Amino acid sequence: MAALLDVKDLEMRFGSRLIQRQVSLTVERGCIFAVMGGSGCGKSTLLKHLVGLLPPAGGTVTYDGVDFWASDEAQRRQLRSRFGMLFQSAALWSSMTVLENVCLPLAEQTTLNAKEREHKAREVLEWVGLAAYADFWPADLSGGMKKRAGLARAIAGEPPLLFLDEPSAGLDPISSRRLDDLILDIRERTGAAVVFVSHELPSLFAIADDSIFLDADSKQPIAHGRPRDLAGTADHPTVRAFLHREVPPPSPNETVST
Ligand SMILES: Nc1ncnc2c1ncn2[C@@H]1O[C@H](COP(=O)(O)OP(=O)(O)OP(=O)(O)O)[C@@H](O)[C@H]1O
Repeated sequence: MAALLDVKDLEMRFGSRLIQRQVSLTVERGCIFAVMGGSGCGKSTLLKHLVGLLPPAGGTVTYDGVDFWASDEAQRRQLRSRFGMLFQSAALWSSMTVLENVCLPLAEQTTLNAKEREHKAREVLEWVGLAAYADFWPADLSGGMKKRAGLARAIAGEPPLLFLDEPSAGLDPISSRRLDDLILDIRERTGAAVVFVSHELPSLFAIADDSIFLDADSKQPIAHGRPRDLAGTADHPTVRAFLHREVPPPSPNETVST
């Protein structure tokens, strides 16, 4: 059976500027996959190539054997309807209540009627601990609650694949831990695979089954594997520095003063 998501030899560029090349990864059903790397190495850009927001300069992104970027617009729309997404800002509609925000993708992605949509949205808000906040406006939620509401919206249609860009950025350690537990719980309940970008070591070690590390200097991946394992086995100094929070080694382009 084809992998849920298979990325081969992706090349990422903005104009003539190379961001990453030779990016290959596979995500199987139920896998929690992390995208790691220093600031500006191309993690968010990779996510945009994967969800169909930005065409890559080369390589393939295949879902269940279907080549996304070689598909026509109708096929792409159909593939996109299987993704749940949470970008950094949570991007809730400010003029809609929390409940209305969660109902919105259900109207777009499912054939449920209005009553069924509301029932499902309330159930999902219960999962993320926001049942009592259904009628709140996004502006009246804390940062962590907004993330959880964004996650509720992303998972409401029970998509087989979730993309989360730095879901715990800006959260205190307890809220961050809660979000990790929630992601594990969602995988357990729905069987979804999760691709997430994160700098947070506790999250990476607690929930990621597999990962790729994008290097800003060589502009290519320099490690693959479970972050917890890589912390012990990676021999590239940049990966070790990231996973052990050491001062990174100077890049080849930097002059070191003595
Ligand atoms: N629309 C764009 N046009 C041109 N360059 C861009 C564009 N978006 C991002 N870049 C550049 O591409 C590189 C990768 O950006 P990206 O946001 O993917 O990095 P990142 O790894 O997610 O960074 P961070 O961890 O800081 O969020 C950066 O140098 C950025 O300046």
